[in-house]
Amino acid sequence: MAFFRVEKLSMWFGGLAALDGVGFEIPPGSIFSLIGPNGAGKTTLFNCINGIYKPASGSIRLNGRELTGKKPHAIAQMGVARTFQNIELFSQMTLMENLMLGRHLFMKTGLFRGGFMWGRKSFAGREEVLHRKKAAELIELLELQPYRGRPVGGLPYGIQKRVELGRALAMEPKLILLDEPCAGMNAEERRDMILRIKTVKEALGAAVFLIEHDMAIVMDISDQVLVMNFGKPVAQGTPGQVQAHPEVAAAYLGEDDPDDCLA
Ligand SMILES: Nc1ncnc2c1ncn2[C@@H]1O[C@H](COP(=O)(O)OP(=O)(O)OP(=O)(O)O)[C@@H](O)[C@H]1O
Repeated sequence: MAFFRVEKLSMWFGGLAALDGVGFEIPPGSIFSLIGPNGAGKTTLFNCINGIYKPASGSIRLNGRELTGKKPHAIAQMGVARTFQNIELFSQMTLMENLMLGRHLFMKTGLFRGGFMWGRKSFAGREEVLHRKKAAELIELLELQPYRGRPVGGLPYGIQKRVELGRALAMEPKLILLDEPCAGMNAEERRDMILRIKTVKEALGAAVFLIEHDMAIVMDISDQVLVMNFGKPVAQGTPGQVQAHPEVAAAYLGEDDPDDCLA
């Protein structure tokens, strides 16, 4: 059974096929990148995977379990987390509180309330202590200790993106969807984010599915790359294979020489 398999996925907006028979597999614990020009269908594919859109046809399976037709919350509980292009954090809340929001999928009692209302020795209190411990482990893994008690709204952009990654990881995903995690970052922040993405794979064993426009990043960190154009897969393979694919440069950047475009 494949870890993650998409088969014959199609999605229409009026007469436009945003996804047209898309199929691929992501191996467990790998970094899999999706590239393609504007309008290729990348975001639509992510939206179908995490249940924001319901595809017209096709299937999306994680460890054999069908995701299509399920609500985003149910899909998150099944092990698929996501970060967005724009930062979607609660800016007035601290780093720890934002990570605890990621843990709420696992909580039997209400968020925060249990521990405050019934004391740390109650079931709810013990549960909160456990979740705080898990969140603290992530803070350490992502080297966010200096920012732990600070409202995230005042933190530098690169750190906020790291917090967002942490909140998605707090859901203990098997697969994490990262939508342009390096967008708007300076060179140092990009290097840092690449390091963190590698950590997700190596330390946590989660598979990473990445949309990224920066080819240097894609070629550096990906185990496999899928190229899409006009809602269809154009090529798939290792970074080297994709770079050498005759159709890729023309389809992706409208140029003839792949070496010029994807180096
Ligand atoms: N909600 C929508 N309603 C109508 N058309 C849409 C909608 N969302 C996307 N589309 C269209 O579907 C196609 C695929 O769009 P999508 O946003 O998935 O592409 P993309 O590869 O993510 O592009 P970008 O790199 O610009 O984010 C485009 O032609 C787009 O205009």
